[in-house]
Amino acid sequence: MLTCNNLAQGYSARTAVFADICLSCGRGITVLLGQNGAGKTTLLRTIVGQLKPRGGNVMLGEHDVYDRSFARERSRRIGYLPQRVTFDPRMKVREFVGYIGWMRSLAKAEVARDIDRVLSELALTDLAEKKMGEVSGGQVQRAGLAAATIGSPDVVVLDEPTVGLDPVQRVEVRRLISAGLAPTTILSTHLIEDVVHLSPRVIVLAGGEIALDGSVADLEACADGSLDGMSRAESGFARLVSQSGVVAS
Ligand SMILES: Nc1ncnc2c1ncn2[C@@H]1O[C@H](COP(=O)(O)OP(=O)(O)OP(=O)(O)O)[C@@H](O)[C@H]1O
Repeated sequence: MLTCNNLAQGYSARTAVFADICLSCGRGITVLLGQNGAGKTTLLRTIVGQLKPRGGNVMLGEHDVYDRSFARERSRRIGYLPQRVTFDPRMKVREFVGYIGWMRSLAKAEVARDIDRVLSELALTDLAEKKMGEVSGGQVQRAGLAAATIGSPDVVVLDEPTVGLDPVQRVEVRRLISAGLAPTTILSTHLIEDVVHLSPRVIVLAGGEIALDGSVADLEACADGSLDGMSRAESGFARLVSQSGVVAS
């Protein structure tokens, strides 16, 4: 179980991105929605241990994610796909996945044991010897997912994993996420398709607060009609849906 307790975060002393987020994520897929600038990336980076919270804490089970003595275990147990995967284009796909695994504190022997499994699960076996600079955007994204899941972490955190992909690649990445990359998956998106097809728990971040924590049906109930129709009446609930920042893709 990953839990955020009274989490506060901001980039400058005067402004807060959020001030009191309480959230628990257990097994399954949680999708984080919110307009541009709502704080999704900030929250995800705080969860994975990249941005020390200004207040409150993030717990993975019994452990504070920012406890220095937990740092190694944290990076093994939480996999992260950032919004933009950065890589050395000369690196081969297999080297990239192994390198990130090593960065995530996996021993070389563990990387060696698990790398063929993740490459196969992410349909990268045939591309393993290709250079990162020579594969498509969707394949880079799959390599990023492989790097986030090598070593079988308890939690994977994916920042807009379907962005920039063509429709076929989006379906494929969604299929991989649905199949269960890790016991707990937390991801952000702007795409209705992702929300509808992954059928996750939905959290809407707006105004620095959790404006909705519920199911896709709850989100739909906030709209005047179905999400596919995207009809939005001028009601408080409809405003909530617009705050979610979801768009048809
Ligand atoms: N490195 C940074 N330094 C200063 N301010 C930042 C930084 N990163 C984000 N912000 C600000 O924090 C707020 C939240 O940004 P964040 O990127 O978390 O939002 P988001 O919901 O992920 O947006 P998007 O949907 O566009 O990716 C925004 O006002 C943004 O300008």
